[in-house]
Amino acid sequence: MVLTDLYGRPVLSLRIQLNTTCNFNCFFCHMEGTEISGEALKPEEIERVVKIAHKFGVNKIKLTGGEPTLRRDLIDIVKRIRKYITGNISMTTNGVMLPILAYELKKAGLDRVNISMHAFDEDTFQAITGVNSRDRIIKAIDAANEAGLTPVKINFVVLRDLNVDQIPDMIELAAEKHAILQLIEYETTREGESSKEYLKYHMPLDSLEKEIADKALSIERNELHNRPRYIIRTQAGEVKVEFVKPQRNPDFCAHCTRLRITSEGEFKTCLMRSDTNVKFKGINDEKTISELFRQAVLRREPYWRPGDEVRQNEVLAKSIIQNKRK
Ligand SMILES: Nc1nc2c(ncn2[C@@H]2O[C@H](COP(=O)(O)OP(=O)(O)OP(=O)(O)O)[C@@H](O)[C@H]2O)c(=O)[nH]1
Ligand SMILES: C[S@@+](CC[C@H](N)C(=O)[O-])C[C@H]1O[C@@H](n2cnc3c(N)ncnc32)[C@H](O)[C@@H]1O
Ligand code: SF4
Ligand code: SF4
Repeated sequence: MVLTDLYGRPVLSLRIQLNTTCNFNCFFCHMEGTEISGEALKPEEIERVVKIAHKFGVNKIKLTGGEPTLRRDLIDIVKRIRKYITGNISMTTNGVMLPILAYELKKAGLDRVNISMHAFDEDTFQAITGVNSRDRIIKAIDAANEAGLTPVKINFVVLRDLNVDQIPDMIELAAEKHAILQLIEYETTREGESSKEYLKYHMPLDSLEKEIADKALSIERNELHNRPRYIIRTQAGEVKVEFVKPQRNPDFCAHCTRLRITSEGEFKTCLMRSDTNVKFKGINDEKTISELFRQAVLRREPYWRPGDEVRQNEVLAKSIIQNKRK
């Protein structure tokens, strides 16, 4: 039985944060809307909550972090999840460990990966992530393809004056590697829309989307968030370019079918807020966790709603005041 929230949105998938540690230092990182936390959920705790979610109709899992591949027990976690989930299990990763892990992950039951690569050239890659690993990420894409973790999605957060000029190269790269390129709008972190980096690097993706749409052979939709995916022709063949435009976008939130789990063991109802989290860490009884799962679903609200301009401005004003106080 699928659970639906008070806004008519079914909960179909779980986005599980496996840790809050990382070997990169991307300056824009939202860390899935969480604080750096201590002890992460154990494999058996993850298995239990997936089993319960599956009873409520969840059949799709996204693994994230921090950097999920830094968990030494990652393979065990994937195997445990696969016991219940017959649908898609995917992982979002910075890719550094994939050349070593790709085959084992596939064997354990992982279906596909999203690999983050926010620059085509090494210097920009390093300026964004703090790490000199651009070539390693190309190897990661190859390793994922060879292992069958497909279709690979390449995640590219678009940053004004920093990497936007590299999008044509990224489109060609995605075509060569038979990957889907995701162009992602810079989302706010805890500091809100007035953070120094956000003000400097955020750019709306509408004009970029129009440019791509004008060239598109056809368009399809990712059901999740109703995101448009344009099929365009390149020198290397056809490629899909998906746009992720979450900021101030009621349509995106209206199609949000994910419940999140923090590495600390809470149900998190929305990327952008923590005040509605429901903690289940430390509880072993499946009946009680099931009840907490229901409560979390009922607490879900679309963050951006149609006709919500007044609230949107309040959110912006609040984040500016908070920032001025710092
Ligand atoms: N606001 C918001 N942003 C999200 C949500 N889910 C993913 N994102 C953002 O979308 C971008 C891509 O996320 P990924 O982890 O690659 O996963 P995905 O593309 O959402 O999922 P798949 O299409 O199933 O692979 C990241 O920048 C996320 O922060 C969400 O529910 N709300
Ligand atoms: C938080 S990361 C965790 C997984 C992994 N470490 C990685 O980078 O792929 C998940 C995704 O969110 C993206 N992301 C992080 N901060 C973001 C922000 N402020 N706006 C938009 N996307 C962001 C990352 O680029 C990555 O694709
Ligand atoms: S690799 Fe992922 S978790 Fe690590 S800093 Fe970058 S976005 Fe954040
Ligand atoms: S409600 Fe909107 S902002 Fe919150 S997680 Fe869903 S899509 Fe993201």
